Amino acid sequence: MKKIEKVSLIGLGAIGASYAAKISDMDKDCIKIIADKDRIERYSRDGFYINDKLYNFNYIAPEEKTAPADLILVSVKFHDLYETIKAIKNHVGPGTTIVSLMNGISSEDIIGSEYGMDRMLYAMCVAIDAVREGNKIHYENFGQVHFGEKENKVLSEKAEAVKDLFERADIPHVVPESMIRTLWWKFMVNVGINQTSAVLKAPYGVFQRVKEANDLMTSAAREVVLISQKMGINLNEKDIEEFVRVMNTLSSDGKTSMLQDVEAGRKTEVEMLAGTVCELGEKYNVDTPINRTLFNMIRTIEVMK
Ligand SMILES: NC(=O)C1=CN([C@@H]2O[C@H](COP(=O)(O)OP(=O)(O)OC[C@H]3O[C@@H](n4cnc5c(N)ncnc54)[C@H](OP(=O)(O)O)[C@@H]3O)[C@@H](O)[C@H]2O)C=CC1
Ligand SMILES: CC(C)(CO)C(=O)C(=O)O
Repeated sequence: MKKIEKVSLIGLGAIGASYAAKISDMDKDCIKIIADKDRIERYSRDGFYINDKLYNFNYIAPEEKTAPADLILVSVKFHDLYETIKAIKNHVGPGTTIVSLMNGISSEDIIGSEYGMDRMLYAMCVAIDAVREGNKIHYENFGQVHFGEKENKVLSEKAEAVKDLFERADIPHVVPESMIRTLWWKFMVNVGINQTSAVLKAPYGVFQRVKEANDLMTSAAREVVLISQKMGINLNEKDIEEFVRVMNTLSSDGKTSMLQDVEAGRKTEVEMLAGTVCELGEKYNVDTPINRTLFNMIRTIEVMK
């Protein structure tokens, strides 16, 4: 196994900064952040405060030539993914593995179609309640990253190297048997909580206390369960129960990434969530009225800002 010594990360937001801080705490020079000139200027001037600790990361512009990274972590929002794919080009070499920490079921295939699926591992982060306000990121629960190949009965060399890095950096992690099922489970979670929290402007505590909010959240998620059954991924009621259990562990003041986007007047990931559910619903003949309504409401909120 080749040890991961050079990590490049793009997307220094709630998730990216939380993961970058862990790797930097292990070894500041192990990680470089890819960002354009304007971002580098802002980041270098203001620094990052992650759980109140100041971080000044090593920054590198996309056009700068550099030795290829052993691992690239991608943690941008979905609508920034295509631009990001171009920006990581100078960091990709023959031995580079790429891991997307993004939500959704398609970022791996999108990145892999440019750089080759053989260098991709699948991943998702769960149970982290990171909130970002400008250059300040705060979380109570770091949660874990689930990662691996599509199937992980045997640990591949790539997965083993990433596991070793996560161990050294004290990043809690799980390698599940099927990453495709795991990605779908997380997709179901985000379809359920991100969108309803954005419409209701509700932190996690509301879903923990108010039955009607919880019902709305799970009914949006059930449309994903139905589609998954038509596609042979077969999520079920137990997956909904696990979703509710995880939500109950999060800080009651914590907010989903989509609610944070709405509050900051930013574009949301609604196309990647409800948009995908409605498209797949049409393809597999599953009615998706709740996601259609959420899509229309969230698009309206975006336009009203
Ligand atoms: N927040 C959460 O709790 C969780 C989020 N996720 C998922 O993780 C992904 C990231 O979410 P989150 O961290 O909340 O998002 P944020 O909006 O907090 O962070 C995204 C970051 O990407 C940066 N960025 C965008 N475009 C570029 C670019 N071209 N070059 C360099 N940097 C760029 C932005 O920079 P700038 O701010 O300078 O514009 C921003 O800091 C999403 O898919 C989300 O769904 C998954 C689990 C939990
Ligand atoms: C599951 C949840 C809601 C928090 O980890 C998330 O993925 C997000 O905020 O995007």
